Amino acid sequence: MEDIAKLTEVSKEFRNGRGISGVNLSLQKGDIYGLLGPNGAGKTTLLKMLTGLISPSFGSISLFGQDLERSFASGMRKVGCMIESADFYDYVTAIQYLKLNASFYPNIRAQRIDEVLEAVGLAAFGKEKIRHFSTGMKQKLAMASSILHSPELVIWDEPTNGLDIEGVVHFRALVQQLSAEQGITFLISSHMIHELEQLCNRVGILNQGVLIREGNVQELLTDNHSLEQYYIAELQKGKELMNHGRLDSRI
Ligand SMILES: Nc1ncnc2c1ncn2[C@@H]1O[C@H](COP(=O)(O)OP(=O)(O)OP(=O)(O)O)[C@@H](O)[C@H]1O
Repeated sequence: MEDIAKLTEVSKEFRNGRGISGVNLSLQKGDIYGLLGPNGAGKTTLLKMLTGLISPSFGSISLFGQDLERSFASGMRKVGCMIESADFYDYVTAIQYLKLNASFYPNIRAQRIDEVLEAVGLAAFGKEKIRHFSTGMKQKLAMASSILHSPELVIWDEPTNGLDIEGVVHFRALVQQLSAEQGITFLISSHMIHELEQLCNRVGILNQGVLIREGNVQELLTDNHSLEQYYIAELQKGKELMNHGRLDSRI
C-alpha cells in the first residue's frame, strides 16, 4: 500500500533533553490515524517535524514517497495542517482571511471559500470579523483554512479544542465525509479518546517521546472493552517497563 507519510527512526532532542526518540510511523492512503499520549509526550513535536516546522535531530521523514527536506514545497502543497493554536488577523473577516490564504495556492476557485465555511459550520459567519469569533469558531476557521486547497493529507493537532458538543459531532462527520468522498488521509492528535475510538482506523500511543504501541482500532476493540481501557493499560505497562529499565528512557 502507498505510504503517504513515513517516519523512520525519527528523534528530536531539545536542549533540555526532552523531545521524541526513535519513532517509526507510517500512514497509508485513507488512514484516519489517531495519535494519543499524555501531556508532554511529544505529539506536537512529531507533527511539527512532519510538516517541516522543526527538523529532526536524527532519522528521516518522507511525504508521498519523497524525502521531506529535499521535496518540501511539492510535498507540503498536498498537506493541510493545523498545529497548536492558529494565529489570525483580528480585523479581517473570515472570508477575507480565507481569501488571503487561498492566494498562496494556485487555482483555488472563489466558490471554494463558501464550500469550506459550509463544511466546518461557519457559513453564516463568513462576513464577520475574526475578533468577534469565539475560541471554537476560530478553531473551525483554522480547520476550514487547512482544507482550502483540497489536501491529500490533513494533520490536525487537538482539533476538537474549544468545540462544543455539536461542533465535535460536526467535526467527526466532516472527517468521515472527507475520508469517504475524497480519500483524504488524516493524522489527528487528541486527548478526546472516545472521539478517536469512533473515528480512527489506527492509533498510536506516544509516551515520554517513545511510540510505545500502535494498532488497528477494530482489532484493539475485540480484545479490550474500550480504547480508553487499552490506553490506560499500555501506559501502565510502559511505567512498569520504565521502572525496570526496559523502555527507552533517554527522553
Ligand atoms: N522548543 C522546545 N524546547 C524545549 N523543549 C520543548 C520544546 N518543544 C517541546 N518541548 C518539550 O518536549 C516535550 C514534548 O512536547 P510536545 O508539545 O510535543 O508534547 P504534546 O504531547 O503535544 O503535549 P500536550 O498533550 O500537552 O500538548 C515536552 O516535554 C516539552 O516540554
